[in-house]
Amino acid sequence: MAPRLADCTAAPNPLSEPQRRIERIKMQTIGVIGAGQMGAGIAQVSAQAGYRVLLADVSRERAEAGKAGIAKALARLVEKEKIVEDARTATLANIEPVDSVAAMGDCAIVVEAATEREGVKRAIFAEVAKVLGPDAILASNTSSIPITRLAQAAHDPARFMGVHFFNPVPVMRPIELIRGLATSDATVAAVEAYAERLGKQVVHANDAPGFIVNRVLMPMINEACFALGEGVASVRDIDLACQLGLNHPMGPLTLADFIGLDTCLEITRVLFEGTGDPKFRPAPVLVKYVEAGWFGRKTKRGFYDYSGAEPVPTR
Ligand SMILES: NC(=O)c1ccc[n+]([C@@H]2O[C@H](COP(=O)([O-])OP(=O)(O)OC[C@H]3O[C@@H](n4cnc5c(N)ncnc54)[C@H](O)[C@@H]3O)[C@@H](O)[C@H]2O)c1
Repeated sequence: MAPRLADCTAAPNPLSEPQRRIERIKMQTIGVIGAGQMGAGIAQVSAQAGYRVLLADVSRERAEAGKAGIAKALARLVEKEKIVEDARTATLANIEPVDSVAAMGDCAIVVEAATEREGVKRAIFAEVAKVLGPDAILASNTSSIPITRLAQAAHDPARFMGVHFFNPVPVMRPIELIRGLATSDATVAAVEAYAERLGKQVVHANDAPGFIVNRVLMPMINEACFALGEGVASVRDIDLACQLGLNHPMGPLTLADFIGLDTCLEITRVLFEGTGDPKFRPAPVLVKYVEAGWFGRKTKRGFYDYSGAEPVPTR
């Protein structure tokens, strides 16, 4: 028998606080800060999962450019018959570029995916803290900055954690969840529910420099940079040898260009400073390329030149 209205209103809420938070997040809006390669990917998969997404960057124009990139990526998926046109339209309709984080007052979760610099992230957290609601969660996509330390700049350390997506976000399945010392169980449960709704495979990592994947990956990329700088081999030969010899989908220098050399350098510095272990010291070649503004694919030049139809090794 269907319950009467009076029964429904009088019944105590059977959901626990973490469950209530999960239920609210199922319905609500996600904020994404940073519309670069990661932020755009996070916005795309969130919108594809049915969330309304507010997308912010340093300006409305940058946020719009992020959405334009998502539109192109979705058009390619339609061409390849991976999604239908209606899904593309619905996904794009879910994404709203905004002028600034000040628009994120209604968000259940805000994912920060801005440049990998602690000062940048801290300034963003201070801004977004002014508008976040009492239940809102702030999650950082940082590749390496300690979560407990970042939490000190957040609106509430209990409602702050690391949510580390992989590049390209729509393709890569894992997601590392990192809790800080003060992160609450309810926050972890809610972010897990969000990640699972995106179809991601959750892994949990402790708050140690580089977490899991970058702790293992960055020393390999950094070593490839040392090998290049010491004249062991050319860009092409280092990549080809590692790709074929290690049975990886691409060589370490190609991967570094794809991730962004600026991001690789920041992560390596965090590993070096966080552990104090000289094995993580950044390779001079990596430092020089970043100083030159050669960040890889995103600047059309890194270990390869991307200005033509095919990438060309630069040394
Ligand atoms: N590239 C990767 O493979 C990868 C993988 C996992 C995690 N990450 C992490 O994701 C984050 C973003 O990396 P990315 O590769 O997308 O970098 P990116 O350079 O492509 O994008 C960064 C974006 O942040 C924006 N930004 C800078 N300052 C801002 C501010 N104050 N407010 C709002 N937006 C701001 C920039 O304009 C840019 O659009 C970093 O923390 C990085 O470590 C990167």
